[in-house]
Amino acid sequence: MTRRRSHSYTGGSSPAPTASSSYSITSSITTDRSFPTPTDKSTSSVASWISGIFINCFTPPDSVSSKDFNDSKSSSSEHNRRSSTGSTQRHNNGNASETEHPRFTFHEIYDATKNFSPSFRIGQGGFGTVYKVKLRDGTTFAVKRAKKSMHDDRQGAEFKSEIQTLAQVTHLSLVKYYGYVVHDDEKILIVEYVANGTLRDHLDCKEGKEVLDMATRLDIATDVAHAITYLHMYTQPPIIHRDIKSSNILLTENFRAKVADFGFARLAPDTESGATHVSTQVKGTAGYLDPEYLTTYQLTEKSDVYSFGVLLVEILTGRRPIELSRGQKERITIRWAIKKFTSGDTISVLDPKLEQSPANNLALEKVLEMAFQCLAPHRGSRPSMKKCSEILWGIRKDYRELLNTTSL
Ligand SMILES: Nc1ncnc2c1ncn2[C@@H]1O[C@H](COP(=O)(O)OP(=O)(O)OP(=O)(O)O)[C@@H](O)[C@H]1O
Repeated sequence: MTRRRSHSYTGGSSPAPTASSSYSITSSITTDRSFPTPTDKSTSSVASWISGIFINCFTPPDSVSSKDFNDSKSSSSEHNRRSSTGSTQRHNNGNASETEHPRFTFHEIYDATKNFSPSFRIGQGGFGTVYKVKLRDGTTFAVKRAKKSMHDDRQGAEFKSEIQTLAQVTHLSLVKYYGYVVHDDEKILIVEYVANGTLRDHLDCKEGKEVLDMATRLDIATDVAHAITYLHMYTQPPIIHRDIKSSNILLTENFRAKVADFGFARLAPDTESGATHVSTQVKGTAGYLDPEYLTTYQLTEKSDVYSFGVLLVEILTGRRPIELSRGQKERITIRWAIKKFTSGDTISVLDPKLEQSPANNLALEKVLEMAFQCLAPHRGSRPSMKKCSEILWGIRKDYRELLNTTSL
């Protein structure tokens, strides 16, 4: 059965400027003025260049699993901050000042999870294990405990990146940061608990989850677009998430989306000083990676736009970006979807869990059209996230109007 709900959506929260951060980019920033100026393609011109995308589309090697990419960032500064064995650093949200009254202590978290008992475990990722923690005052949080790895550098770098990013962002559609604790060799991050699982779980109808109807999928896509727009345009300096994917989108009980996992986030290039990209080693997840970033190591906000395009295709089709169990022609979902779209058979890519109705078909066509713009092989041809948000907003409006008309 498809889950339906009343449409009480009031739009994304107004992006608010945040305090500027003092940390700097460690990788080189270079200028590339020869690159074409980004232009937002009109929807009418999409068909003419879509076949080009198809040809140039990134095909990740089948053997590549998620997050097997190294980053040059060292965790030394994280280690340096740790004073001595047995010491604890506790930080609250926002300014993360050590002098503020600490809200979290290691022992409090240790007690609340009964020594990190599996019964409190809610997830496992590349960074470590996630626990649901209810403190004595009744408040509930998600606690991310970093793996104690032989190669601690990656965890240290991810931990530091996540803290630095989370501490400076506030948006309804981003997971809220509450603080962190470093205790001996433990690194713990405390963030908002988001109760309803990941978008991927819902697309899979995991553990009896109901099918997300098209209206909810459009709301989720719009929430995510707002969150990324905020990161790109309303934080100072701007932030590139670098790991937009369905398992990093958490859903609330009201099916509002929150973007999580800032372990790979980086500061965007300082365009005011003429920089057009940050040069950095590639990080991200196979299937969502911008092919231009993959080949040039040049990172810009448009890499998030590309991943968002992959996410949109995933939301519409229900398929994962790479489906190894399928035949060769259907293995890379965006390739398959683009081919169907260009051959005039768009309807066949709609998630079979959704009914084919005039409103669903319209939404499919329009969102797919935009997704393919996001998936342009060259970043200069991709729309900005702000443009994506605006287009999605319009599609949702048309969808609802059509739904109301056809259900009369
Ligand atoms: N704030 C949260 N609230 C509720 N559940 C969460 C929260 N954060 C993470 N989870 C759960 O824990 C799982 C692992 O999350 P985590 O962010 O650690 O993944 P990750 O390390 O980024 O994984 P990957 O390396 O595959 O990207 C998620 O899939 C989700 O089910």
